[in-house]
Amino acid sequence: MTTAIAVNGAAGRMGRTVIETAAERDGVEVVVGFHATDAGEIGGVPVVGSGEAADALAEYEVDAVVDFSVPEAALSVADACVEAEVPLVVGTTGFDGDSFDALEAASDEIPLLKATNFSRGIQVLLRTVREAVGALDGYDLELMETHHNEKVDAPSGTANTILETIQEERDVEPVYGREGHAPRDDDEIGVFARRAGDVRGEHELVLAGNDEVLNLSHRAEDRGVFAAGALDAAVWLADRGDGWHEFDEVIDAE
Ligand SMILES: NC(=O)C1=CN([C@@H]2O[C@H](COP(=O)(O)OP(=O)(O)OC[C@H]3O[C@@H](n4cnc5c(N)ncnc54)[C@H](OP(=O)(O)O)[C@@H]3O)[C@@H](O)[C@H]2O)C=CC1
Ligand SMILES: O=C(O)C1=N[C@H](C(=O)O)C[C@H](O)C1
Repeated sequence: MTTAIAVNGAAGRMGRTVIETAAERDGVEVVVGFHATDAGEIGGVPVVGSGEAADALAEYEVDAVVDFSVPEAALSVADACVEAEVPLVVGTTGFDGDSFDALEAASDEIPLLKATNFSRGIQVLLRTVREAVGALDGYDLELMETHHNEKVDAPSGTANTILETIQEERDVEPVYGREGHAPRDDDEIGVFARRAGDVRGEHELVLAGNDEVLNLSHRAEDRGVFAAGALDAAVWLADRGDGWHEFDEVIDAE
């Protein structure tokens, strides 16, 4: 059986990568893309304006939407998915509290899966972070991420997810881009975002005691790794019930 996919943000870096990745694998077909304006065709896929999304979801008999865009556009396609009753996979990062709440509300009416990082390595990293922070009580924690020079949100969504994972284990206060003249507090975690070149995505957590240092790091080398994970999530989500889902569930189901 083939899962029919629509891509929101089709003309972007990730949107194009999803279209390329899907074309190379069995079981999925990108049947339509959405962009802020009508973008003609990308990789043989028709790309229509996002205002036409709800109609296009019905016309192309879409089984699931994959979104890599901007928060405003993700919310707009979520409305279209609710209208057309189509599951939605969200990879977009940079949501503020209100826009996140609006996205969460959509999951009352459709199956919705959101992940700040669709690489499998990062999912393992998150589990390892939880274990390491729990085991190394009192170690200083510092979090770094590096991304390409076009990225607009900082810190990255993944860095925020790592931070939230740490905060479930320990009461730490983030200090973003530390500066000034004072030693660090025991309960602070430095968080640093670097933007340079076309770095696909690097994340590192340092856990330092006085006599040892543990570095937990991950580097994505190709955007295809995110696209593959998002497509796996879309295939899985197409058969799920309404509600909020996590990428972990997709991996655990394998
Ligand atoms: N979860 C994960 O694994 C990953 C998440 N991401 C996240 O995905 C998002 C996109 O990243 P990336 O592809 O690099 O960014 P890009 O800027 O390359 O792509 C975003 C695209 O969305 C388009 N867009 C803007 N408004 C709309 C709209 N109303 N409807 C449809 N499309 C619209 C933009 O168009 P225009 O340029 O014309 O404004 C652009 O083409 C970011 O939030 C990023 O952090 C990225 C990689 C992995
Ligand atoms: O914008 C990107 O490129 C990426 N964004 C995601 C994030 O903000 O964490 C995931 C990945 O690191 C690439």
